[in-house]
Amino acid sequence: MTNTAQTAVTTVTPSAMQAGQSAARPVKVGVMLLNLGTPDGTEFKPMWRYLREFLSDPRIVELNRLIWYPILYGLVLTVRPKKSGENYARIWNRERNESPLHTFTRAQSEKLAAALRDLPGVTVDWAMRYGNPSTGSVAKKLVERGCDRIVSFPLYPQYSATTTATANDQLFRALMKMRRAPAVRSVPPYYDEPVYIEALATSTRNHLTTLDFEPEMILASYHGIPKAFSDRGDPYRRHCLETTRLLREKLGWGEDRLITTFQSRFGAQEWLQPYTDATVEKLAKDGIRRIAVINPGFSSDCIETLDEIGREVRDEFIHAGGEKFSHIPCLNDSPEGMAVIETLVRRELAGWA
Ligand SMILES: C=CC1=C(C)c2cc3[nH]c(cc4nc(cc5[nH]c(cc1n2)c(C)c5CCC(=O)O)C(CCC(=O)O)=C4C)c(C)c3C=C
Ligand SMILES: [Fe+2]
Ligand SMILES: [Fe+2]
Repeated sequence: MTNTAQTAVTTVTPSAMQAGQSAARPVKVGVMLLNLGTPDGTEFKPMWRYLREFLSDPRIVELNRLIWYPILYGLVLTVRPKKSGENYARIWNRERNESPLHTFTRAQSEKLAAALRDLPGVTVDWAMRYGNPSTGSVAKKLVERGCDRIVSFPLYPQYSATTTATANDQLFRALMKMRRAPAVRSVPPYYDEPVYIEALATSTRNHLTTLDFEPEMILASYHGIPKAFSDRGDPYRRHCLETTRLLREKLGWGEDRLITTFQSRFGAQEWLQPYTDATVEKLAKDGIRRIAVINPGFSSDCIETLDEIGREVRDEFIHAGGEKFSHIPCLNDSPEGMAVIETLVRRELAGWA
C-alpha cells in the first residue's frame, strides 16, 4: 500500500505547544480515510469473500442470524458472486488490477497526505470497512508507527448506521485488541457543509458545459437503505433530502429541475422511495427526453455509479423512450473533492496537529 506522508516527528510544532501538549512527547496523529470496501478480484472466490463479509454485518442486514445465515449461505452467496463479479469486470481498473473505488480512495489518501505536508506530526492512510486494506490492519500500522491519536473519516456525506456507524464500529473493534489504544476523533457527516455543497455545484456546472445537450431534469440519486431502517430512526433520508435542497439552492434551480431518488436496492423488502430506476422509466414515458444523474452520496465512483447508473439506469431510460443521458462523475480526487476532504480533516485536527 502506498503512503506518501509517513513523516517521522522529531519536534513539537508551535501549534501543539499552544494547545498544551507536552514538550517532551511530540504529537503523532493518524488520519484514516474509511470507505466501504470492494472485492480483491472479479472471480467467484474474491467476490464471495467480499460479499460474505459485507452481508454478514448486522448493521447491513438486521435479520436474526438464525434466519439470515441459511439465506445468505444457501442462496445469496451461491448466486450473487458470479452476477456481481460480471458487473465489476465491466468497470475494473485493469491497469492496476483493482476496482475504481480502490483506485480513487488511494488517490484521495495520497493527495490528502501531500496537502497536509505542513503538519509534520500527521500521517495519512486509508482503509476499507469490508475487504482490503482492512480497517484493523491500518489502525494497527498507525499505532505501531507511534500514532496515539486517530482521526477517522468515514467518507459518507450523509450519515447512516449502515455506513458511517459500521465504519467506526470496525475501527473500535480493532482498538479493542490493543492494550494502549489511541484517542479517536471521527469526522461528522457533512451533508450540509458549504464546502461540500459548493464542490457538488461546481462539478455539476462543469460537467453540464461538456455536454452536447441540456438535460430537462437532473436526478440526485443516493444509495438506498431499507425503509424500515429509516422508520426506526436512521437520519439518512433526511440528510439526503437536505443535500439536494442545498445543491438546488446553490445552483439556483427549482424543484422541477433537481429531484432526489434512491438506487441500489437489495432483497425483497421496501427501500427508500422514489426508486431511481422506476423514476427514469416514468420520466421517459412522460415525455422527458434528456436527463443527467448525479450521485452526491458517493465520495468516489464505484460499481453503483459507473455500472448501475452509467449502464443499467441509462439503458432503462433509453429503452423507455429517453434520448440523452449523462452521468455526472463523483467528486473522486478532483480539486473540489479534495477541498472537501482537506477542509473537514483540518477542522478535526484542530488542537491536535
Ligand atoms: C444489503 C444491503 C445494503 C445496504 C443497506 C447498503 C447501504 C449502502 N451502501 C452504500 C455504498 C456502497 N454500496 C456498494 C456496494 C454494495 N452495496 C450492497 C448492499 C447494501 N448497501 C452490496 C451487496 C454491494 C456490492 C455490489 C453488489 O453486489 O451489488 C458500494 C460500491 C462498492 C464497490 O466496490 O464499488 C458502495 C460505495 C451506501 C452509501 C449505503 C447506505 C447509505
Ligand atoms: Fe451498498
Ligand atoms: Fe447496485
